[in-house]
Amino acid sequence: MINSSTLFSDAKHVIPGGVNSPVRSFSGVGGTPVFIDHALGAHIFDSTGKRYIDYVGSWGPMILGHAHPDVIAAVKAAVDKGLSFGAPTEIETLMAQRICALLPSIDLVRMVSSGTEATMSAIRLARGYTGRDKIVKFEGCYHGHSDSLLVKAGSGALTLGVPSSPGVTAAVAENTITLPYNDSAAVKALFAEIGEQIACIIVEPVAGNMNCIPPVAGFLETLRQVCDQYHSVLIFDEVMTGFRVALNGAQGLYNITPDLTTLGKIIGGGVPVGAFGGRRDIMECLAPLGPVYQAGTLSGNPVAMAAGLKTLDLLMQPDFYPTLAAKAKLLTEGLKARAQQAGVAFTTTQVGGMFGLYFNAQDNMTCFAQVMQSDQVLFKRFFHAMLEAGVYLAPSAFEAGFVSMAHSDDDLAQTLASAERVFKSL
Ligand SMILES: Cc1ncc(COP(=O)(O)O)c(C=O)c1O
Ligand SMILES: N[C@H](C=O)CCC(=O)O
Repeated sequence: MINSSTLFSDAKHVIPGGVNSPVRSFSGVGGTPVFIDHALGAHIFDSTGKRYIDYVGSWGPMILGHAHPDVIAAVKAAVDKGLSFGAPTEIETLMAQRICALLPSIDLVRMVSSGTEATMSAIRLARGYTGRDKIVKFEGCYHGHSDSLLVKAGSGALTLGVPSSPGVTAAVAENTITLPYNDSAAVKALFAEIGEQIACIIVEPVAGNMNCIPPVAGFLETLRQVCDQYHSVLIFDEVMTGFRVALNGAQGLYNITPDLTTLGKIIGGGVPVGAFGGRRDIMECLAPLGPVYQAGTLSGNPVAMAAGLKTLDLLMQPDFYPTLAAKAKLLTEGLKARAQQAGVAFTTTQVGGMFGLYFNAQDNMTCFAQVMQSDQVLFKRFFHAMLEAGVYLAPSAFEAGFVSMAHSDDDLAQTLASAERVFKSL
């Protein structure tokens, strides 16, 4: 049995920072990342066999819980037929049909291999379609790590204190305009000034990469209205929220129709995947129909399609989303009540199966500036004490948490009992 410290030290000799994605490194909380050996249902197990109740869920995809037997069986059946063909397969059409049926804003959809590819391609498409260069994103939103989107970004970029990364040229960054999230007045003012130059707005319709910030009433409506008025493309980045906050995504939950949608995470069931899709006239600008180029050796990979399609089958069961949301609500309200009893300034947010935790006296979290005022030192102490107690939360104050359908009443009760002790000890 090799412990995480030894595994981390070995990893650091051959992998930058010992990890293949920065937020895993525990830089945001200090200490040694937990190395995972295997997972089942709501639980992950480290290399020494210690069990944790998992609220990261591989950063969102594991909505059914880990190693769901039906998903594993679908993957095994796909693997038996071969891993990749670089030629069309029927299951890609089945996946596209399913996505189009569940998200009516999508007429045509293209599969890719990550959320980063999905957003990067959607931006290129919006620029090609409109013939304009400028794009608008929001402070603290993260859309993957392509150059034009790594400006005032959230997630690991924020955790490491480099929201605008070196290596992104000034020329690229210049065309990315960043506004405060949930600030409709700022959006209207910008469009009144230069709306005709703006190719698109890209937004996380629930921001999940600066912790978890729901949209305030009217914000998404304003985005739709200015895009209509100035013929800009409205892109909902639903890589995280798609099939997470509701069966028809944040667009269904808030009843706003975007022009393009990006997806990832859940539609791969834990296997690398991404997708972007939307209005037919825009999507028809893509190669081979149109001039905007986009491609991928492993795009539409049959193993990813099998895992994703089976996951989508299972989350279409009646009462799936109300049950998932009830679990997340029980958790967040329970945490809040226990913090209050212990006299700790703490609040939570929750939309469907995703949630946010803040050591902050304000009760209504709506923007990046508020998130930054939260007590990060207290968060780190809470994180480590919960980890010690066998509860695995996101190792950063700037990431949303996720519950899965596999989280049982017992898991939630154990989590709250641990939190009660930890809040009292802070
Ligand atoms: C909203 C959002 N968009 C895009 C991405 C990028 O996806 P990926 O990590 O699969 O490249 C992520 C997560 O990383 C995300 O949360
Ligand atoms: N917040 C990111 C995705 O949603 C976390 C995943 C990563 O960057 O490793």
